[in-house]
Amino acid sequence: MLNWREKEIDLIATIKQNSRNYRIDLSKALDISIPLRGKASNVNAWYVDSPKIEPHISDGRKVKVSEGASVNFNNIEFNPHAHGTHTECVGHITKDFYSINKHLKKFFFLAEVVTIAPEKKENDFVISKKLMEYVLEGKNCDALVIRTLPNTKGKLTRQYSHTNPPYISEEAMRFLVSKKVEHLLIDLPSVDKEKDNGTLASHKAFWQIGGKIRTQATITEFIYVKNSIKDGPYLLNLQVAPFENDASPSRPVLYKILN
Ligand SMILES: N[C@@H](CC(=O)c1ccccc1NC=O)C(=O)O
Repeated sequence: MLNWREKEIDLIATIKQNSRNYRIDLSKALDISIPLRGKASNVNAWYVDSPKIEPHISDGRKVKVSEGASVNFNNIEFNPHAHGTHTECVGHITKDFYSINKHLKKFFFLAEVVTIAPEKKENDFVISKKLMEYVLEGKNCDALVIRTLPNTKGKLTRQYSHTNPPYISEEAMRFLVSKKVEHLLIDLPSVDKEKDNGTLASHKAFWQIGGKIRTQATITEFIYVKNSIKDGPYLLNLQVAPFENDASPSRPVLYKILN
């Protein structure tokens, strides 16, 4: 229930791309990031400890208002690849350094939200080219947001290490590149198999390693798209915290396209 001061006010904008108009309501942001908490229940992968958010200790005392300090002043220790929603660039897998903060320079994209049930292939669950072709039939988008099934709140706290999560096949990735998808967002820890001896076939295919490297392309992992967000076209606002690193925590936000 909203009180009289909190009356919802629409904020309608029209976006024009290639002579097409898209209407969105900027007051209705759909956040698809996972909050990062300094707790053991925080989502986790890649065999690291949980993230820490703890008061800085100065002269043996916690810098915390409830402990007599004038401010709260926490140190934060986390790993962007392991602990939540993050966006990475090709620098994740290259000898050369590429910074996500330097290579993600536009922040709005036409996106498609799709839902996929990865298919069983031997002991793995895989997003195949066939599944990818099916969900992208007749669609064109700069950014693709993949929600995998089953989709439960467990994705906010899962401990993924040694669980062999689903991943995307190399052929499916090549298909995305042929469709000119530049920004891929997914609700899993990786687009590759957890234990692949460093092959990273899908990461390499997406950034076109060995060919003309797609330095502008990004992969966002560990999103969470709740079920109330329906499949379809959206405007995506994708931004990262300005770390000069291959990857950084990010907060993707969707706006439903109204027309
Ligand atoms: N699958 C790789 C490991 C890997 O992908 C990885 C390892 C640590 C942190 C992030 C990783 N991949 C993220 O997409 C391997 O088995 O060597």
